Amino acid sequence: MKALQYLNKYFYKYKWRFLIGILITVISKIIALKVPKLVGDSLNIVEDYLNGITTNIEDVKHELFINILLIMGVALFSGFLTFLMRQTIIVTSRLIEFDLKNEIYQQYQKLSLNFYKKNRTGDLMNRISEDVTKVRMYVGPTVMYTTNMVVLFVVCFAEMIKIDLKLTLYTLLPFPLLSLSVFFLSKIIHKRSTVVQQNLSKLTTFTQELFSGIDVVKSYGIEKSMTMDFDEISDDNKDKNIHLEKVNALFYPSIILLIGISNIIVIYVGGLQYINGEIQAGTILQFLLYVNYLTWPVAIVGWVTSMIQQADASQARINEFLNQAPEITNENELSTEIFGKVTFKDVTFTYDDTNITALKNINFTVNSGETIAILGKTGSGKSTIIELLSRLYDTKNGVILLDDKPIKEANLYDVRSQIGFVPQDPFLFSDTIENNIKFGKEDATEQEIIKAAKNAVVHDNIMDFTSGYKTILGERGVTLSGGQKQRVSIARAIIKNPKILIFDDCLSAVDTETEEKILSNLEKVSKNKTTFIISHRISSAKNADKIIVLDAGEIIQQGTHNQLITAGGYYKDLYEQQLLEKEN
Ligand SMILES: Nc1ncnc2c1ncn2[C@@H]1O[C@H](COP(=O)(O)OP(=O)(O)OP(=O)(O)O)[C@@H](O)[C@H]1O
Repeated sequence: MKALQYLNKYFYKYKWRFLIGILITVISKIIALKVPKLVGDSLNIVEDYLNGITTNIEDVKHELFINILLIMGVALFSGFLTFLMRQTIIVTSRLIEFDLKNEIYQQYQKLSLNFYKKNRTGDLMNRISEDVTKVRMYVGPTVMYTTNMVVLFVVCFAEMIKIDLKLTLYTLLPFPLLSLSVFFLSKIIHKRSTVVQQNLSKLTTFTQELFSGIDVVKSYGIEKSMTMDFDEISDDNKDKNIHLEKVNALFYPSIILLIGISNIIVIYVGGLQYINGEIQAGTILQFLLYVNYLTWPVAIVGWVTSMIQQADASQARINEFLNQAPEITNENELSTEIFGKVTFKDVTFTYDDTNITALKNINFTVNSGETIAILGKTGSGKSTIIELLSRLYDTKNGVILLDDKPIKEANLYDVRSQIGFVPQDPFLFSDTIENNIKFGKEDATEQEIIKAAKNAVVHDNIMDFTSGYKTILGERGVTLSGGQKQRVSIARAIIKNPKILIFDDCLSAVDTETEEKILSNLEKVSKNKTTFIISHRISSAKNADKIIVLDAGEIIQQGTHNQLITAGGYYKDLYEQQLLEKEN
């Protein structure tokens, strides 16, 4: 139950709605519980007539008629109140569900890239959907049914005690047994429902990854083995659910049995009292009705307990993420003007999940408006430099200066807003091409979009599509080629007009002719912008103001194209090799 305490702030936020809902529930149950009394009274009226205590049949008929009208009125009115009760409590639970989903979503946004690397998408999705649904069942139906149950118990027992204390005590005999079984079974339910939720996450993650990588699955023809893996997880999931249901199923028969025993006690003990002339037949009927009124709330004890246990398990899973402090935080609320000078000073960086030291003692400076090219073999640490500059990770060793001040002291959002990043493997949303480009600048005009696309040399390709810029991409639409994707992504970065442009090996999927065109356009676009070009190709790097060559996380060469050619070494070898490839 500890985890659910997190929701107290929401109960407090919506306290008035809850209080009104609970008040309506109380009134509706108090009114509904007038029915047994009216039924009992009606039987007593008939009994009194049969025993000759009352003689006027017209009076008896009149009283019975009034009682019938009252029973109908009470039923209708309490029905209306039940409707109002659902309108308040269930609607409030939907509001809390909305708030909680937003809170989780915002937390997801704040958490760093490392968090996403450590957690699987399916699991993240499950916590924001399945787990929140379980929690909603707690704040809505569970609150409603618990109030119902408590009111029914209090009112029924108060009425029963008022009628006959001895009979009430006899009726209560099976209840301690009932409480004990609820206590033990609910403990088991809690354990088993936690396992069920974890298993469901596994299943969602597997399915989500399978759908994302469906092209690989199909091209390798491994549908069968994937289906077998799915069956295995799904089977396990089914077994865990059956395991849980077995305990859930034990609740109802035991409750019905205990209530049945109460009924027998009422008939037996009440019958003896009737024979002794202590009570009337109508009173026994009234008592029986109360006991049966209690069947439903007692039966729901199981459901409520299981719901609370499941919600607690789900909220604990949600809290695990909500309580995680983001690794990357903004330490400066004031806005920072960014000019674009970047300095890496003795930067060493180790990824904590793999313990790989991707960068070792890196030192370089790029002045505002300059272009720097970073070359190196795969895995040499090129992308890591960019990730540190975008503050997707923070360094512990060495310092990165932005405009001569530690980058951590600058406003994080200003830094990111002034970086136009084209990643190695660009991601485009399932939206129109236009919106994918506008992602870099929401209020961009049509002219700006076209200009950016022309600079990225993708305009002609876009115009070849029947719907042009309105072409939908992704799952339901057109699939772009790798090179087209890279160029749409370049247009997205250009349109942002940031102070720092980063191209992370983003020309790898275009031919050298298009690469030439893009580079010459970029030269115009990136005037006055600090530009990082990461590449395996000399053709992309040669015009940069500065070139650094990385090997196994270390800078092995640094200088301009001409300086590096004169110096010889890795850069010159690569240049000659690529020149040869071009000639052939
Ligand atoms: N998120 C990460 N977590 C752990 N290790 C990582 C992560 N990203 C990269 N690495 C490791 O850090 C090293 C440097 O990787 P990086 O991506 O910076 O190289 P790169 O030069 O950009 O390579 P490529 O040219 O293939 O893109 C590699 O050994 C890689 O396995």
